[in-house]
Amino acid sequence: MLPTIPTESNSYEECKITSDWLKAHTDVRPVLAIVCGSGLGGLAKTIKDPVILKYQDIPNFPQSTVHGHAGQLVFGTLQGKQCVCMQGRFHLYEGYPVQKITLPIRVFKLMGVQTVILTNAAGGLNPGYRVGDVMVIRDHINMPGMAGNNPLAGLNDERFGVRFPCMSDAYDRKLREMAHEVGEELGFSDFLKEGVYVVLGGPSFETIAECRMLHSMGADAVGMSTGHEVIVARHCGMRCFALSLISNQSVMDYTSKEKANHEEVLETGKERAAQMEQLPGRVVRPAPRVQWQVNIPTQSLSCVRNRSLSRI
Ligand SMILES: O=P(O)(O)O[C@H]1O[C@H](CO)[C@@H](O)[C@H]1O
Ligand code: HPA
Repeated sequence: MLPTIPTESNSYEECKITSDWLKAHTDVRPVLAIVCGSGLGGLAKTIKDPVILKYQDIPNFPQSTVHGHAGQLVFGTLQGKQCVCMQGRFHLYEGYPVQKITLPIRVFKLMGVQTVILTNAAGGLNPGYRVGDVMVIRDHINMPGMAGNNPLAGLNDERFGVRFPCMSDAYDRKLREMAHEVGEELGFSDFLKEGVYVVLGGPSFETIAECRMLHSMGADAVGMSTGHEVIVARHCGMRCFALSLISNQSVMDYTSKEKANHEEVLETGKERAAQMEQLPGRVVRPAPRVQWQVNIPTQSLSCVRNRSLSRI
């Protein structure tokens, strides 16, 4: 007999109930979802014509329990695209099963979302990183997943995706390239990096030995989120782009007096708020209209076409 595996926390039927409820409470039909990290919820202020729905009112939604996570969905438009923004995400250490943490991603899929942008606050493991740097995530190392706590564990529902989804292209290459282009235009090149994010379960911050191990394993920044959401989003075919704000430097040295703390994480978020709020919108903004001009002198023929190239 097959084991009974609890899948109800993010089953197709549960997600459909939530998605139908949301559709009945807003006319916005999002193609873009944004997940805001600790202290980074200010991004929601850049959304036009906001419709706010509190997590406590949404069927099947978990509640935010962490300071710096407001606990509401903001629907509206960003750079002309219909979007939904999670002002507050869920973490393993809050006590939710990993399937529940990632339920909103599947709900967004059922609402029509194609692209997910995620932000987080993270500790800098790469000695070249400074507090306030912004890291475009190239890839992740999912430590809870390696220990069996993967959001796709359990029976697979083919309506979402395949049993064994590929993760070698988890963080969309084009959107990463776009971030560097836009970063250069905005004058962010000095603090814009690209690297590998390692996900831990938390909530305790890492020991010095753990930080050393994580860095030697190839990670540039460490946090307690994002990877689970990206796995679920990729499983159901959404494009992902993610940014880590380096909110503190991980302690790698036994002579250091530094101590990681959540207050510093939130403080760095405030200091880099303006840039963190600008970048996602600019990455998804439709490219400026390009004027193609073709002159064929022999026939004195001029053909001019206007085209708008969409970045997502
Ligand atoms: O990843 P986000 O949600 O930004 O939060 C980060 O900040 C908290 C620690 O200060 C942890 O929850 C860590 O994951
Ligand atoms: N470690 C884990 N998660 C974090 C950190 C950190 O140093 N900073 C912000 N989130």
